[in-house]
Amino acid sequence: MHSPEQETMALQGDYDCIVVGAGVQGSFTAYQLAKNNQKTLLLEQFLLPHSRGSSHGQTRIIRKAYEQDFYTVMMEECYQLWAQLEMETNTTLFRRTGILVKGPEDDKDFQLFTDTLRRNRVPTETLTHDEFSRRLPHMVMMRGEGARIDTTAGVLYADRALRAAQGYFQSLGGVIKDGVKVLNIQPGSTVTVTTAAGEYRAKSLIITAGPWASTLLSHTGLQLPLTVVKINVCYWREKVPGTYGVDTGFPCFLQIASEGAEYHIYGLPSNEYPGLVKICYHMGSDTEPDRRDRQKDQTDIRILSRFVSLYLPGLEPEPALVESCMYTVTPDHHFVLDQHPSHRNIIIGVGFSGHGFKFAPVVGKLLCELSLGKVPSYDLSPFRIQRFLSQMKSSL
Ligand SMILES: Cc1cc2nc3c(=O)[nH]c(=O)nc-3n(C[C@H](O)[C@H](O)[C@H](O)COP(=O)(O)OP(=O)(O)OC[C@H]3O[C@@H](n4cnc5c(N)ncnc54)[C@H](O)[C@@H]3O)c2cc1C
Ligand SMILES: O=C(O)[C@@H]1CCCCN1
Repeated sequence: MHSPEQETMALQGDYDCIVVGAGVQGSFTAYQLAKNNQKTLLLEQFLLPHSRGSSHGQTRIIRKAYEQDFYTVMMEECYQLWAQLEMETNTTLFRRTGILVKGPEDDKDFQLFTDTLRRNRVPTETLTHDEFSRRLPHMVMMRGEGARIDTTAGVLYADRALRAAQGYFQSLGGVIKDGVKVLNIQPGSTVTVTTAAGEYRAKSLIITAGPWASTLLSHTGLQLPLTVVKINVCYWREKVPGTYGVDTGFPCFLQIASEGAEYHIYGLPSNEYPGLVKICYHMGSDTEPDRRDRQKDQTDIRILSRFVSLYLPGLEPEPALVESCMYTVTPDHHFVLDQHPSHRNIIIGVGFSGHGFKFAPVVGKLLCELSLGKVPSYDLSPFRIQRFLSQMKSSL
């Protein structure tokens, strides 16, 4: 066994790229780098797998239904890359269920969703009130509401996906060191990161540190407007088991603008815990990543209880189980995918604002392209750091 000093000596300058943070974004970035023959080190502060960040849990939604075209456009390739990883690792990562997008027909957000679906020719079904009652007899469609199903959507098996991406990365020669927290970053033409286990050096560094991003970026002199919020992940018991089950064809859903709710409410069919349906509020209360358990605010749970009793009469209106997770939110809820403004070999992938999981394969590809100095495959203007700087200037 090497002492930390010997390990430092052995590893200095040894990597093409170091990725900090083995959540879904860092894991897919490392996987893409290894595919591009980059000698890559993936550092994670906790022992893997862990449930302290944003990527844990069994399920996430994947969908093309979005308010902005630029997300819907990226999804085409995301689906392909998810399928590719399924083949490479012989693992099922996706189950198609469709997603019901429902809300007041005249609501601005609801219209943005339906317009994006139409413009991008996403396969959809529109349900009238009668069709809705026949198809989804255990859910309520209010007068004045519209209902579209994005039939491409479904569930991603999240924990499994992280294992698959990390495992494939290692099979390509990538190195993962877990239980190794990055304590400092020294920018330069070779970037040095300091950990309790020694220093590691590489030609480029990619920061995918989720809720801890602000702490890490402070070592590079950069401050981004990121807010960390705790999400109560609520599971609701079916009065009759299977009523909202994945096997009975109940879709994921996104409820836009329900009464008393400022943000969307979303749900997934019962699947990972039989008899329990996951329904969450798309916002929570501010927290600090290492102290989220102190955040006990339950405003979101009250909003959800009311929603469940009004719209899903087949569920008990108190959560049967509450887990927790965090969002790292930007002011406009769009991601940050960019080079560091002062250190071009430091690449930043943060601020996924509670909707980044489905994009991880393309995010990984883009962060890899940025670190290799390649032209990114998509227009990154919605994701540039510059958008915050101009906001700050205009408010002066
Ligand atoms: C309740 C909930 C539901 C969601 N639902 C959906 C959904 O349905 N569909 C969807 O697409 N997205 C969804 N999301 C969003 C998605 O899960 C996140 O966008 C995504 O997981 C963010 O991944 P990440 O890799 O950026 O962050 P994380 O998973 O938090 O990874 C960051 C990693 O960096 C590590 N790290 C931090 N600092 C250091 C350090 N100094 N040294 C070493 N390691 C460090 C952390 O320990 C962590 O493992 C949801 C999120 C939540 C919380
Ligand atoms: O990204 C998603 O699909 C989920 C549901 C909608 C709100 C954000 N999180």
